[in-house]
Parts: sequence; C-alpha cells; structure tokens
Amino acid sequence: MGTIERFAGRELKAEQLKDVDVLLVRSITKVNDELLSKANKLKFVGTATIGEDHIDKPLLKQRGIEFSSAPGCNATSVAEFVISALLVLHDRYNLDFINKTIAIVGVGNIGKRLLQRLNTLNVDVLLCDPVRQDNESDAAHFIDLNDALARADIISFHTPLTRDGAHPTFHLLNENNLPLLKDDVVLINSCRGEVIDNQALYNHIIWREESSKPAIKLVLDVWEGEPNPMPALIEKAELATAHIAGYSLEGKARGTEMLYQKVCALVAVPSTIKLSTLLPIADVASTKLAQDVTTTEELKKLVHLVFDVRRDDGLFRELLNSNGFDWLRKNYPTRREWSSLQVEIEKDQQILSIYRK
Ligand SMILES: NC(=O)c1ccc[n+]([C@@H]2O[C@H](COP(=O)([O-])OP(=O)(O)OC[C@H]3O[C@@H](n4cnc5c(N)ncnc54)[C@H](O)[C@@H]3O)[C@@H](O)[C@H]2O)c1
Ligand SMILES: O=C(O)[C@H](O)[C@H](O)COP(=O)(O)O
Repeated sequence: MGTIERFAGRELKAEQLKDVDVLLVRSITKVNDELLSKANKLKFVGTATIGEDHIDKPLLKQRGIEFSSAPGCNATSVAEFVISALLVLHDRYNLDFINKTIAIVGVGNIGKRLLQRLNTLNVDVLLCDPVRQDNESDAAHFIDLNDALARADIISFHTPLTRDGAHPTFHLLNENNLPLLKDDVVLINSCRGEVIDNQALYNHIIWREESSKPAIKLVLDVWEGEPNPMPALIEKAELATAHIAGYSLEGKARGTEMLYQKVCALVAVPSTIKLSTLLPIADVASTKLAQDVTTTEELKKLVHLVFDVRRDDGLFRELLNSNGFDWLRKNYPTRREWSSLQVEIEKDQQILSIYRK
C-alpha cells in the first residue's frame, strides 16, 4: 500500500508530515493546526482509539482531510476493566457490587456494554446521559448528574472529553458537586482524566479525612496531566492504572483493523486480512465448572482468571517513579477479553452468556 514510517507519538513534528498521505495515530498525538502546518499532501487521518479529543476535527474538515476513529473498538475491554475492579473491592472489603446501586455517566458504546453486563447480573443501575436524554426518541430512562451522585453507591464515568456544546464534560465532577457523593461511595474514572477535576477530588478526599468521614474508594485509570499524574492522588486510589482500561489485545487489534479497512478503501486496495485470523489463542482458553456460578465469589474467580486489574495497579505503582506511565503502556503485558475463555458448565447453560459477550 505504500511506505510506512513510525514516529514516537508524543514527539511527532510538523516537518515529518511533509509529503505524507496518511497519518495514523493514537490518543497521545495532538493533531492540530501546528502539527499539520507542513502537511502538504495529507488525505486521511485515522486514530485507532474511541476518544477523539486529541483531534481538531473542524480543522480536518476545513482542509478536506478525511477522518476516522475506531468507535467501540475497546468498549468491551473497558466494561470488563470496571467489573474486574469492582470484584477486587469485593475481595478487599466484602463490598458486593451486585447488591449496590451503580450509576453509569455516559451511556454510549462503553456505558451500554457495562449496562448489559450489570443487567445480566440483576444490578440496580442509574443512567445519566443528558445528550441522549435531549433526544426525545431515546427510550432509556435518564436522571441528571446531581441526582446520580446523590443516589449511587458506585459511579462510573464513560463520557467523551468535551469542552463546548450543550453538555461539556470538562471537570464534570468538581468542587461544587463532589460533596453530593455518598459517604462510602466507589468512584471510577476510565474515560478521560479531565472529566474529574483532580485537584478538587484530592481536596475533597483530604477534607473527608480531616472530618473523619469514610474514604472514597477510588478507581482511576485516567488522570489529568498524563503522563505525569498527581502522585498524591495516586496514593489515595484503591486501584490506580496507566490509562490501560481499553488495552485488551482484542480492543487494540479491533481499532487497528478498523483503520486498516478505512485505508484500504481510501487507496482502493481489497482488504484481505481478517482480525479473527490474527488473534492468538489465550493462555487459559477453556475451563470446566462443576456447577453454575451463583455467588459473587465464584464470579470473581472466573473473571479474575481472565483479567485481574491488581496486576496493572501493582506495575503502575512500581514503575511510576521512573517515568513508567508511557513505558508501561508501550510494554503492556498481554490481556485478553472474557470471550477468549470458553466456559463449560455441567448443568445450567444459561449463565454462560455473560462470559461470551
Ligand atoms: N481508559 C481507556 O482506556 C479508554 C478506552 C476507550 C475509551 N475511553 C474514553 O471513554 C469515552 C467514552 O467511550 P464510548 O465509546 O462509550 O463513547 P460514546 O461516544 O459511544 O459514548 C459516550 C456517551 O457519553 C454521553 N455524554 C456526552 N456528554 C455527556 C455528559 N455531559 N454527561 C453524561 N453523558 C454524556 C454521550 O451522549 C454518549 O452516549 C471515550 O470518549 C474515551 O475518551 C477510555
Ligand atoms: O480512547 C481510547 O480508545 C482509549 O483511551 C485508548 O485506549 C487510548 O490508548 P492510546 O491511544 O493512548 O494508546
């Protein structure tokens, strides 16, 4: 299809895009006026990610450059990250998320996939998505953010990072609404760091400590100021990871495949490589259970057989002082999705559906 040149994502310079036809990036490359100032031939920009906040889309449109992201590519990976984290809290505090009320803020690709899994487990769920709520044809029942913050035992953020429009998400959780959170709340952010005002969150945590209030159980995968997150906030997190919620092998491969298809169409070359032929068999590819999974404890064993987020939390804390954020992401150990594990159950087959989706 052409010549491929590779560049470090955070260091790409305008002059390196001279005479380039296609630019493929991930979330750490800011595609803006400055970067494209010498891109004289650019026809297509693709990002193998769900998030698009690093791309100046109006600029691409104005310059007639085609654009594609990879919607939904790693949505399953993020939903499974959240459930793995909740099961760690079950281990540490006997906190059974199945009996709690969970608010999903942002009910798009990821939020829906999380909802689907929680519905299967009969968990009470509150949905907050003012963008969808504005669309009168949307049948889902939504509540507003303040209501969700006040009512939920567990809150998980899955919005894009936006700074304008009717419902911007920059600092959606901030010093004004943090006090609405329940005393023993679990707070999860795996969308974009800037969706939560990190300094305000830290101040709120300290205020809780000083007022002898229960600590927030914090699960943070994304941070303001990446790749240099606030060390003091990391210390306060139950689980801290380096923006890897979407880093399943399947999620990364799907994103790449989506861009491959787009580039093939752009240069009119048939796309012959199929994702299914590239994914290796998982290290643990099958297991047989004597009986159906009926308790959270049993669910935990099965889910953590595929992915236990403690592995990544441990690596993150160990490597952070030596500029480990980007290193860890670049050298991320293989992680598979639940669908890589075939589960056989002797009796009732019904529960299987949650492991195969
Ligand atoms: N940590 C990771 O590794 C990782 C991986 C994938 C995606 N992400 C992030 O997660 C985000 C969500 O991904 P997605 O695929 O579900 O996106 P999506 O666009 O499918 O869904 C986002 C949803 O958020 C809603 N939303 C927008 N503004 C809102 C607001 N103010 N309040 C509540 N809801 C609002 C939208 O209406 C939409 O339904 C991405 O934009 C990306 O930034 C992070
Ligand atoms: O938006 C996304 O898809 C995710 O945040 C993605 O996993 C980010 O990974 P990166 O592009 O930084 O490698």
